[in-house]
Amino acid sequence: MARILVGLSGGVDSSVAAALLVEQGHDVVGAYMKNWVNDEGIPGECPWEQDIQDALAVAKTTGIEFRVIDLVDEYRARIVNYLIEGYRAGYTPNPDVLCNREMKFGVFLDYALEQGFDYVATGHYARRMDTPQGAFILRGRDPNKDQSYFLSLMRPDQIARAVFPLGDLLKPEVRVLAEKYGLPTARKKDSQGICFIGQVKMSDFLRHYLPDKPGNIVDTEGRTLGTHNGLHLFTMGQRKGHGVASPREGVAYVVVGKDVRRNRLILGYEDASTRGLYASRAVVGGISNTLAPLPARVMAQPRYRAKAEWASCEYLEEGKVRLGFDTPLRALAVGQVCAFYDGGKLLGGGFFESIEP
Ligand SMILES: Nc1ncnc2c1ncn2[C@@H]1O[C@H](COP(=O)(O)OP(=O)(O)OP(=O)(O)O)[C@@H](O)[C@H]1O
Repeated sequence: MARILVGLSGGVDSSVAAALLVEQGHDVVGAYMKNWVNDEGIPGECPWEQDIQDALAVAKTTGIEFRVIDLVDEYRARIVNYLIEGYRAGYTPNPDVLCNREMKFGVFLDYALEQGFDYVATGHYARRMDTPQGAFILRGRDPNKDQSYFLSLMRPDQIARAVFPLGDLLKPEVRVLAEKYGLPTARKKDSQGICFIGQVKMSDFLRHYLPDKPGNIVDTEGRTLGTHNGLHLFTMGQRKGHGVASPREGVAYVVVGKDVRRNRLILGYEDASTRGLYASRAVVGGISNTLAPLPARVMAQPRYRAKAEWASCEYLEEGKVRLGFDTPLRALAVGQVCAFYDGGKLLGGGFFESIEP
């Protein structure tokens, strides 16, 4: 039996995680992290009050103590600022990945350890495996739900304190368990997108913090096609929303680059030969969490909903590698997290620092 603090988000996954730990006989306390409150009047709703009510109801049903932990200031400092500054600088931040290292297994874990807990549990679909070399993370058994990508920046000391009760389950099985335990969240819809933004649209959130910064839209030859309201409102590979019709029938215009210096959004054809759209090489830095150096051949996953692809991997310095992809990858973005795998085993992750054709 261990003392476990389970992160109760008010969603079905963490509810079932808590119920399973109770059934396994652990000493369990549930806690909701209050990360962000929409007190600045950004359009849209933030469902945190409802989420706390739901988390409390789950704690009651499972018979565990429930706490609300106010981490609004830490979240603002560690996640919201990173998000805003990232977009301001013209790269693509990953708040959901950082949230796990900095919040759930950062300040929340620190709180748990101070309070005498042995572990922090979450409803992530991932597995922890202990070996004589240390603990590491495996992909969750459900290939549709596997969330190990989001855990790829975690350090070994954090992984050693993490419990993922849902790792061996499929999502439909989790729903069945939620009904079986009579959890009030059994039929609650899955949450979408960024952990804290909730119902607030990312574009409204960014517009609130970053003023519009109009600039030109150009093609890969530098010819002006139109204007945009800010590079931060676009993502690499984006097809819609830039307002420029493709002159070639059946071949879309997509975002293939951001020229931050000149504040220009670059569009090109959705075509393998378009400069900037596909990358064969990339530098990934800020890798601090692997138990061992990455191997010379590694599988690299550049986004949550992407396949891991084979790449050669050469160290440039401690924590920084150059990748050479066997097959060029579409729409990579500086700032995005690249997770490294050996089959189902997560080896770590880092940030794309530069991307080359
Ligand atoms: N505000 C929060 N307070 C406490 N724990 C949280 C909070 N947000 C997320 N977590 C924990 O992190 C896990 C993964 O978070 P994510 O936002 O990806 O949720 P999810 O996959 O929608 O799961 P859930 O159905 O539990 O909300 C959750 O299962 C939960 O254990």
